[in-house]
Amino acid sequence: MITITDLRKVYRQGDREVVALDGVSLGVDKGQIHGIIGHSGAGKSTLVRCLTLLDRPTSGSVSLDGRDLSGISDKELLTARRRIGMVFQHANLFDSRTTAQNIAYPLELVGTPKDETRAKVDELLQIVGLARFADAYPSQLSGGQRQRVGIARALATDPDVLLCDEPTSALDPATTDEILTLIKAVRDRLNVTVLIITHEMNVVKRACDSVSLLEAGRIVEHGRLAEVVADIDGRLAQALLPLPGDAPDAIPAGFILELLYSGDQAVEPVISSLTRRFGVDVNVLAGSVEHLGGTQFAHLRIHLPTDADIEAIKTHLGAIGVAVSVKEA
Ligand SMILES: Nc1ncnc2c1ncn2[C@@H]1O[C@H](COP(=O)(O)OP(=O)(O)OP(=O)(O)O)[C@@H](O)[C@H]1O
Repeated sequence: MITITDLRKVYRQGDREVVALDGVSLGVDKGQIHGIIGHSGAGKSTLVRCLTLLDRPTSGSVSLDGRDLSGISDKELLTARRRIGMVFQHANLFDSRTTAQNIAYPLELVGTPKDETRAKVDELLQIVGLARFADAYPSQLSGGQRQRVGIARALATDPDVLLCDEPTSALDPATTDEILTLIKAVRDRLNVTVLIITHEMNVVKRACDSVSLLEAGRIVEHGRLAEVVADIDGRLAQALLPLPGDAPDAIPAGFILELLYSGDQAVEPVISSLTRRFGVDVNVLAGSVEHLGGTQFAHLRIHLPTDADIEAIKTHLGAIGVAVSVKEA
């Protein structure tokens, strides 16, 4: 388990202070995939540097399985770094080394015996599906294959945490899916904790169990995907299940509602229950249905006529597990 407690990082620029991380706290359980999403300048790179111990935080702590990493001596730093495997946006491979030699590199650094290294590299080549490319050089591999090598190299020292910094930002959509599928398979097989730092909501949708929204150095929303989408007016809910544009102009007077619910929460068909119970015509203006963290979610924008008993409808929807937001009346 990785625990980040009240992490602050303040840079000095002349007599000016830049607060890059402003009290970030976060806990990710073993075997979970957690996404940290934020726009440019939110503090993602600073967080990565603090987590990989390349940069010392101004205050706060990072601990792995209860052991505080932020206070350790420079001597212990090398050993501690091995517990966090790093996957970069561009795989950052050595061009003069083959796939197998790139994967072996972190093991060579710590003087692992040759037999042991060979066995570990073979195992990792299998896991990332590159056994046939063991002797290929990076220039002979596709971007997705290079990223697979990067993932295998990050796993070589059996880290507790796999820290992926924008792992798919340089890849096309199909290759992005392949790499995210691989990261999930690696988690399933090795039960490693995964942190994915990204600016792409699609990555969170496809790979993460839970998510934090980082903004101006602070985590402003966080939780398991099912929890964050339950907050219908939250930014993550709107970004994970986006509805197209605003409601069209030419709709009759009445109410515009947004509804958000999961297959588990909505115990009876939502739209037909409104028509049946309240005798109202429901006009669906927009909708989005997604699988998030293994559960199906629907986000709908609907129109109801002026004479609809809106308070009774809201109470009913709440009772059957649907989050409601009245957008216009
Ligand atoms: N070495 C530094 N000295 C001064 N300010 C810095 C330094 N590094 C980062 N910052 C500032 O800290 C804030 C967060 O930057 P950071 O690079 O962590 O954001 P980011 O989310 O990674 O952005 P991007 O996605 O564009 O890389 C920004 O205001 C940035 O200007």
